[in-house]
Amino acid sequence: METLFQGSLLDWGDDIRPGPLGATVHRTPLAHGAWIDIRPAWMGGADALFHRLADSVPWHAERRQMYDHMVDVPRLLSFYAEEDTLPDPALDAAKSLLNTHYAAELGEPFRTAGLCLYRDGRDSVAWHGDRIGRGRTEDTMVAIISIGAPRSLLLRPRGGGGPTLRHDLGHGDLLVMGGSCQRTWEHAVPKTTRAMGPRISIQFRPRGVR
Ligand SMILES: O=C(O)CCC(=O)C(=O)O
Ligand SMILES: [Fe+2]
Repeated sequence: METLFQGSLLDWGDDIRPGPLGATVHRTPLAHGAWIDIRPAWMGGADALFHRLADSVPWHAERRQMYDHMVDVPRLLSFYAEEDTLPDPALDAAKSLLNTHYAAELGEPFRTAGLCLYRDGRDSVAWHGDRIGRGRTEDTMVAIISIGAPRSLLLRPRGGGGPTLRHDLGHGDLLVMGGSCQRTWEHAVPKTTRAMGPRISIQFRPRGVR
């Protein structure tokens, strides 16, 4: 697939791997028992990883039922179930570091990887919580690596009653939504009219969570 991502000038290494976590992870508690962790520029070699994934992942478009008609999902998708081989060893390394860092708190490993390709500013994800599986009734975590063009991830309390929070996710950043975030908050990546290159989002989730 043709992608026109202009890589950063500072990230010319081909050494594609995540950095350490530990004290580099910054936690922000949200209301209702939710929190988010941010680790800026976690994925080293993010330019090279972007190009590898853009070229090698079997991206596909989906259509979903919306009330009584079918609509195009406004992004390309590829899902790696727990038994699937991930499309790049850097993702195995990322999953393994996340599993070490969050093991005690999460109580089970991250197992699946959902990949999304936002081709430009018209691609988006609407307000939702990842509420299939454990996230509907219990605390869980969803860990997201963002590479490519920076996009905003918005968060708001479910059912209203609070300000919308905005996190600008940059090239290589890690964001983890935890605690009650999937059931007490919603998240979205809104469309933007700004000229915007492509972005890839990699989401690691525990078994059954979607
Ligand atoms: O693009 C992102 O980072 C968020 C994607 C998302 O929320 C989802 O796939 O459930
Ligand atoms: Fe989500």
